[in-house]
Amino acid sequence: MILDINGLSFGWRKQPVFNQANLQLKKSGLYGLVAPNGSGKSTLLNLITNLLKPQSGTIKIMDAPNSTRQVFEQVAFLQDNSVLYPYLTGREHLIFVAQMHQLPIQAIQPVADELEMTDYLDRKTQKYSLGMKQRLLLAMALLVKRPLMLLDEPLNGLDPTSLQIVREALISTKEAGQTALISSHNLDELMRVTQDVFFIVDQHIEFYHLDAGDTAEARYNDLYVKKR
Ligand SMILES: Nc1ncnc2c1ncn2[C@@H]1O[C@H](COP(=O)(O)OP(=O)(O)OP(=O)(O)O)[C@@H](O)[C@H]1O
Repeated sequence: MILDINGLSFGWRKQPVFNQANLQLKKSGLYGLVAPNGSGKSTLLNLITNLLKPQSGTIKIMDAPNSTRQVFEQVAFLQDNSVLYPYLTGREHLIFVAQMHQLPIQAIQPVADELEMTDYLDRKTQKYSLGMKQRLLLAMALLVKRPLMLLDEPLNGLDPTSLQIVREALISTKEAGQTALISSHNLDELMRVTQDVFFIVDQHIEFYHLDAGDTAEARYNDLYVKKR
């Protein structure tokens, strides 16, 4: 099993976020993670990566508890752009990641080319637009070629051209046998890369395989909008 979450409960001091939630990811590929603002998408990714500890329940990555350090050799995590250093260039970020993971420096250029970042790779990230930062973050996650990628809103702030570039990059990770859990509010775009979507509903996680005629938007309206 790639990812196995069982009986997960977690809450902040005054606010429950998950109550006995389960998520099973058996087959490699691309999966969406969808829920309204504040429902727990980022919290879930932080729980999976052991940055937050559950109040109860277990989380296993590749059949090992996520408290074992070695499991993170299997995982790449794209967090929000607050993790970028404003005074370093994109290339310096990628060199830093490559060195940390003992990858050859030559591994950087193909990823930069794939995400069409070459024009701005040598500029400091403080000069980057949101879309440029998003592409750099994705490049940092793709560079390490981990079997499991946890991507927190990688589609946020992308123009149509960048969306297409990112879409193609995500699809090629799937073809390479990698797995990505992709949180997003961009339901149309998400549906272009996957029909398999986890929704956070009432502190639980529900899985839907969206067949023809069942769009993420229709499912979203069903799950959240009608209830308001
Ligand atoms: N550090 C924190 N302390 C207290 N409560 C928090 C903290 N971080 C998040 N929360 C609360 O936990 C809930 C889930 O937040 P989370 O950021 O996981 O949601 P999200 O689904 O990622 O939201 P968004 O779509 O807006 O990014 C929210 O109600 C939020 O207020």
